[in-house]
Amino acid sequence: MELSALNPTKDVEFQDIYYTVIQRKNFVKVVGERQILKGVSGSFRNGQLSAIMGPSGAGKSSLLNAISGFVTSGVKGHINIDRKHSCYITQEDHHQTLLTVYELMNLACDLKLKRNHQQNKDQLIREILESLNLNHRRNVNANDLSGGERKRLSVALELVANPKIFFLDEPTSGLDEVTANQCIRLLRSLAQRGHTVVCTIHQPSATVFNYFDNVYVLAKGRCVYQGSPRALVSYLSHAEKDCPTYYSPADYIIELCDFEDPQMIPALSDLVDNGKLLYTAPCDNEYFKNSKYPLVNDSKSFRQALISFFPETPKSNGFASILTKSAANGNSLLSNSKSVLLQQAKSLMKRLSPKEREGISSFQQFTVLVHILFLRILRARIPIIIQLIHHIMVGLLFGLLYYNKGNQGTEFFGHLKYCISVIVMIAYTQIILPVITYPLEVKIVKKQTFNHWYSLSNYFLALCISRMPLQILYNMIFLTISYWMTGFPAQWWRFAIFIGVGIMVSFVAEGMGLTIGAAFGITNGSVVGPMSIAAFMGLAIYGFDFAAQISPAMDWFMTVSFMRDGVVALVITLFGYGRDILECSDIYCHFGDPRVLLKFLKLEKVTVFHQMTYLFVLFLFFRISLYVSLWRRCKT
Ligand SMILES: Nc1ncnc2c1ncn2[C@@H]1O[C@H](COP(=O)(O)OP(=O)(O)OP(=O)(O)O)[C@@H](O)[C@H]1O
Repeated sequence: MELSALNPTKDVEFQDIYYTVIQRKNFVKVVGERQILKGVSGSFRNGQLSAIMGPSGAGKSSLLNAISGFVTSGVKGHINIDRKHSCYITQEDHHQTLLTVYELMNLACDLKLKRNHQQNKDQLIREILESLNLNHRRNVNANDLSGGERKRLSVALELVANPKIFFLDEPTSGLDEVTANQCIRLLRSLAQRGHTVVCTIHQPSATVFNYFDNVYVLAKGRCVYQGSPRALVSYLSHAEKDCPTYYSPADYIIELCDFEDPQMIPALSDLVDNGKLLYTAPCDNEYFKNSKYPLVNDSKSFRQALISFFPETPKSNGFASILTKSAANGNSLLSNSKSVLLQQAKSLMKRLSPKEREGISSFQQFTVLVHILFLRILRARIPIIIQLIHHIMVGLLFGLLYYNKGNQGTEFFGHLKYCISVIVMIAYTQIILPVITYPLEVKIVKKQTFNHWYSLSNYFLALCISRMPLQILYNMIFLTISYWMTGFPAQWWRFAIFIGVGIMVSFVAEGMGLTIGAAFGITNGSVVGPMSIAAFMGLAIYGFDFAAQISPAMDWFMTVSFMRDGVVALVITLFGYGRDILECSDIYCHFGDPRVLLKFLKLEKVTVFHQMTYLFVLFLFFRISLYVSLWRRCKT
């Protein structure tokens, strides 16, 4: 541990990385390709805080995504990295909603630590939270944290598994200068514990710039500098672009790349061989032992940076207080504080040795996920109440609209409209909700599966199971109210099939909504969702008045509409299976005999079993589509 911190070795190496994206016109027509990264190389070492910086649009996030493996499609080149022991912290700090800091940490421990090491869990959580000065916020909902606290929580959650490498995309974006400084100091302390920390940053302030051990400057997809921040001034002189006195070299090189002549970027890129060379200052020589071309002799001291950690005073003793004490002791105690720090790091690392961090079993992962997903559903009190009221109100409305018409021979169209309305209500509710709410969740899933919290298949199963209980309950309430108020036969077996059909339709619709939410964002999804409902709805009501003339091919085609299958299943449930003749309050009721109605709709030979089979096939189809959509979002 000490050795790795003092003599950094390369943890991340990449060579000749190209990243190409396909350009489309009007989102459809392919009009060409755009090269975002142009054959860049480089390396990042353990024990160091490295920054990828450059002007906006230079390709910083693209490089971070490519080397971390967060994005794979369109990436070419050689990347050498221990993926299993790395983590990626995205720019947006999305955390599972409705959970407190402590619950999220608990979840991370449950998913990442073996069961027999769980007794240390509380102590570990406390130590990590204290070291990041978050312990006093442990009972706060993660969504109520400030921007800086959220960043620290993201780091804390990943620290549970103690990954060797941290990748962070723009960790300071949206933070004020003081909080940004704290954040970078925190990352620096992480690096000093032996981690490799690589982050992107747009244009660091002079203070922040000096906290980095290594900077990698990108411009238009090329590397224009790689090495110690202290060597940058000399490097610029070497390039015959002297940095003006009192000017931050970080700002200067970015301005050079942004405004100067078109030859500037290729010239600088050649000087650093597009990332294959590393520039260091003499004071960095020990640190950059393996550098190929130490060119510079800028001996500006950077001791201050090495001993200052985040300034907030932690609330209690432990790892954090030792960090703070070390920081407070100043330069004279630099080596001493480092060794105390490393001792503490060692003990934390020991607690988190790889053996202890080996993944929990698949089944345990699944149960933890079901528990947490279900807990989150239950925590969403207001949505629960709104949905409950919605189902009761619509049940009552349908009950009133079709009050006691269930046994009226004159109400043929009323019966059909009732069945269609029930299916539309279930389908619409179950599709639209996930289309709007699920895309955000997909981002969290992508981050967490990438960071080895759980496998996608376990998450997928847990997702499907956890949403079922409330869904069944809501539909039962709605269907029960409307069935009994409408006055359909008081036969429990018929009522049970009616409920079963409604719930099955609801599962299919939810699968479709989740698939749309996972495959498209909120914007596209909110167009695709209603459009799909309209198509399925069209097929659901097509041809009831001329069923006898519908061709067998069309009959088959209509089965792809789960709404049609649902409507047909409800009609058969309500009017088939030897239902008695309906009451007739008129001189003649053509559809008084339910068999006439079934014959008119060409349903005499169709059974609920047939329709449920179609629904089941569609259920599987949408669940597989959901899995594939999630897989595509998470793996590419
Ligand atoms: N999937 C993509 N499709 C099309 N263009 C893309 C894609 N990904 C990145 N780009 C483009 O590549 C360029 C570099 O993007 P990237 O996000 O890596 O830049 P950046 O340096 O991180 O910028 P910023 O500091 O503004 O976040 C941008 O012009 C961006 O529009």
